[in-house]
Amino acid sequence: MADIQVKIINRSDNPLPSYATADAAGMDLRAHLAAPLTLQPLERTLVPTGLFMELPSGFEAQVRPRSGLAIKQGLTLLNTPGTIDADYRGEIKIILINLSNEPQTIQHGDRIAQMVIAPFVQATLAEVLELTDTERGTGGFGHTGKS
Ligand SMILES: O=c1ccn([C@H]2C[C@H](O)[C@@H](COP(=O)(O)OP(=O)(O)OP(=O)(O)O)O2)c(=O)[nH]1
Ligand SMILES: [Mg+2]
Repeated sequence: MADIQVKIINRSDNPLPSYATADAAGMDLRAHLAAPLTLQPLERTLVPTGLFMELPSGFEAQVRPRSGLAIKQGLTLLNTPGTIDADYRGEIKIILINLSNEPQTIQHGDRIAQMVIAPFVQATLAEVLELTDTERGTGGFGHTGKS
């Protein structure tokens, strides 16, 4: 795909997001903070990243938690995967929540989430009175059992 156009606030202090390893699926996003931010247990907040993007039509960005933060600090994204629309021109922000039972602090520049770029289709819907039969039918929510 073509390069994605991005704008970054305070570029000298805020590196371009990047993939941490050769085949990483997501590029890490950093907190863009004037001061450290402490989240109390179960507190949620909107964390700025300083990043603005212009995704090509037909692509979305998904913002997802980082597993290290989740297991070590109980920090995750409340709306994971967050959806960044191709027509969004605002700042990408991360809805962080502290699911641990202690206060958790993040600093400016901490990598707080990762962003996966993915293609999608916009479907059209055709309304009908009956759907076709299948072996599963209306069974769901564990109806095939555990093992
Ligand atoms: O974690 C997120 C989720 C969304 N957004 C931005 C980009 C996205 O394109 C826009 C709207 O997101 P979404 O559609 O999930 O929110 P909504 O509650 O449906 O708001 P809207 O009515 O603006 O679509 O907000 C973020 O910056 N971070
Ligand atoms: Mg929406």
